[in-house]
Amino acid sequence: MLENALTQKPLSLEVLDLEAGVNKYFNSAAEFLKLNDSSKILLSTAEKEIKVSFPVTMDDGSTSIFTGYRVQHSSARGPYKGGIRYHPSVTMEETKALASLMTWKCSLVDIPYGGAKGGVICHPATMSVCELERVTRQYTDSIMAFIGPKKDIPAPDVGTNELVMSWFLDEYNRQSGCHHPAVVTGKPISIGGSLGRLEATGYGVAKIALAMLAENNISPSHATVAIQGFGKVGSWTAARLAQAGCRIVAVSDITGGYYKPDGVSIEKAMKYVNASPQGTLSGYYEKGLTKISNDALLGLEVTLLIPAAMENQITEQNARSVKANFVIEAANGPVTPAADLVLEQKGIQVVPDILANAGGVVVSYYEWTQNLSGLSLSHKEVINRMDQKMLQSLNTILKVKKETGLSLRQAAYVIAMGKVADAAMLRGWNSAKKNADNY
Ligand SMILES: NC(=O)c1ccc[n+]([C@@H]2O[C@H](COP(=O)([O-])OP(=O)(O)OC[C@H]3O[C@@H](n4cnc5c(N)ncnc54)[C@H](O)[C@@H]3O)[C@@H](O)[C@H]2O)c1
Repeated sequence: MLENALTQKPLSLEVLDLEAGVNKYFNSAAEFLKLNDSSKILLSTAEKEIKVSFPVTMDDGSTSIFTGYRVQHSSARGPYKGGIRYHPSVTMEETKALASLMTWKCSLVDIPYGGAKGGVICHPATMSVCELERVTRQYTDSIMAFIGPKKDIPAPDVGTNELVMSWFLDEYNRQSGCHHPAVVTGKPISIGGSLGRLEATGYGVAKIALAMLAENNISPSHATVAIQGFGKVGSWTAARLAQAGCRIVAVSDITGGYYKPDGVSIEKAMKYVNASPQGTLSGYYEKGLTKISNDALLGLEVTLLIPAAMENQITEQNARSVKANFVIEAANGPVTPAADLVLEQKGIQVVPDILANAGGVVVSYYEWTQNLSGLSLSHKEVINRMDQKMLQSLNTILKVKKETGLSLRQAAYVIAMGKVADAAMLRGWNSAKKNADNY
């Protein structure tokens, strides 16, 4: 099952600049915080940009050269933390943008990490499991000097999973000659993973979505939901929302959308995906279900629209047809800045990625602390603690939004960047303090 999830076909992505989007949000929060130019440069520049190339022997005996990246954006608040992506569209620019999102995310939810991101340009769908293992081991060797349990701690992202983390851990331990379970998170439970990590990101997305419903006096039983992406994040988001009584009218993956007005059975759909050779919904059927396009899913009249696939999915063009009350960004950067404006003008509230999908890194933090302390938490403790952190962070954002009139995203960036600016100043990296003292 782990192997199947690695071999899904990748997206053909619209070419849109995630880095430009993240910079735009950064600049607007920097202006609000009245950061001076040197602080802006300090906070927006990655501390390290690592590019590696390494040879891998393929199953047919040939040798392929792969390119990988690790960007370490900020260590002002703690060791670098961020996932590893295996996808043909991985670039240095995308990795930089995703690394800075990790810095703001960890700061927003108040966990003592900085931000990083890594990736390898590869096409998991066309590779065997043995080839993926060799790529992972070679990539680990190539960035070995830059990572470590108190230095930089990777985790899974698109195209990687628990199995990839196991190989990463094993290779790191072999090369270092010591057992260091805290060097990666998102590991299988049997080798030091945390209970609850698998479902954490999706559960966190669902917790925030349910809190937004409560904030707006909408009962879950009156809420309809459409979810784009049915991988690690989308499927667990769907499972928790369905359990809370919401009606999931549509889900989708790379094979298209699956629409059922009286509610898709998430339990059946998850079982189907787990058993399918490609790890997709292709061929999934239940009575009353029809196939729709991914674009049609984004335009459904629903209470909650949850993009949980990849970046740049809601663009200026298709944002005009979004009819949801709320968009909850489960993926990183799924709404372009131009689309964000369109949604705002339409009165649609967008919960930003740096809050909505932070449950994963919060539970990664619990996994790391368990590895370092040797103590373990129960599933219930992990999920309760994560829920509490997510709600505290949402409440802080709502408070700042109310006080300032900023959007949820702007408020989230202001809070997150303010804390990183303070840490950098206290460490003597920059004498220029931000001027908006309350944030
Ligand atoms: N895994 C985590 O813990 C985590 C944490 C925070 C953020 N994220 C972000 O969440 C997003 C999803 O990550 P994941 O870990 O679930 O990845 P995944 O590889 O497990 O799943 C991705 C899903 O999206 C689907 N998909 C791809 N292209 C699509 C398209 N055009 N239309 C509809 N569906 C499409 C795939 O078929 C798959 O179902 C990414 O943006 C990732 O960076 C993940």
